[in-house]
Amino acid sequence: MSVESAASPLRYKRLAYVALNVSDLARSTAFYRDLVGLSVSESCEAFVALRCSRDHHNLLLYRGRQPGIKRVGFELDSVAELATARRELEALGLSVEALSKEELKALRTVDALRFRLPGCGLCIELLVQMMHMAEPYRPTVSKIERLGHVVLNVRDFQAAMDWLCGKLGFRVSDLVPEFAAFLRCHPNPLHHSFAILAGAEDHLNHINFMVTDIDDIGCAMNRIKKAGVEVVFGPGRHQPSESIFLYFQDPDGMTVEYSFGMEKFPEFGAREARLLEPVPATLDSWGSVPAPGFGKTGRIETPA
Ligand SMILES: CC(C)C(=O)/C=C/C(C(=O)O)=C(/O)C(=O)O
Ligand SMILES: [Fe+2]
Repeated sequence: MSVESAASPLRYKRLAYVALNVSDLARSTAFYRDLVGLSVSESCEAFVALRCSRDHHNLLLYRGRQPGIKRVGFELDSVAELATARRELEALGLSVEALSKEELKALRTVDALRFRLPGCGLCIELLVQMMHMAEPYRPTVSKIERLGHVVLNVRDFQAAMDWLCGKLGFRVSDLVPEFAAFLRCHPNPLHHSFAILAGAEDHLNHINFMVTDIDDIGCAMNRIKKAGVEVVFGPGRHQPSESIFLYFQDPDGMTVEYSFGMEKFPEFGAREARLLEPVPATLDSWGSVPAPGFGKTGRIETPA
């Protein structure tokens, strides 16, 4: 089982946003605003934009018949990097979609392109410069530091690894052989901004928000339970990134994680990826057990 990543001209700044399809826009907006702690930047005909930073959006909610993930957006450093990325993706044989002027304007983004990850079909947007909002994000119920990561279950784990790490410039930070790969969007230092888990079907596993304080995890547990929302895993400590975590379900049953702490990697001279033992203690060294609903709900939107 290889943990090598190929050198790639694709260089990522960070995970910028995730777009979800939700069955009831008002209900999910209230959930992500009042219980998770994001603030609403804009509500328009097409979507509700929420943020946990100076960005116009870190989460977009779209009305959709089937709840799930619509796309994920990674920011690149510059228009020149985006042009390089476009050439590289086309050379890899991927179909690259340009966004219309209208959509770029609606998304408050200077430029972007989209392609689909072969296999599971996830729409990945590469974008340059999202509008920086005048007012800082003001934490409410939780001190959210950033949108942390997105995790998918994929049917063909090895094919997804070959694309992400062999062609698209992601680096393996840790690997649980044939089960989980924690991937950083190099040269971003975070242990993982994206991860894949082997599964019987392709689907969203969870989205993550990183918090600044361990108290945010403890307070969230009580707040979430009081609101009648199911905690589906944790609190606990993940061995891969060393984070303390809590997972719960959104109104459509999609899994959301708060986590505190994460290992960071330098661009050069980073440690090698570890092969982690596939046992429950790797996932939680405190010994909690995922509930049946953990990471089960969330269709990956693909073209009709
Ligand atoms: C429950 C999953 C498989 C797990 O082990 C998660 C580990 C981490 C981590 O080390 O931070 C995650 O955040 C995760 O992918 O949920
Ligand atoms: Fe996670």
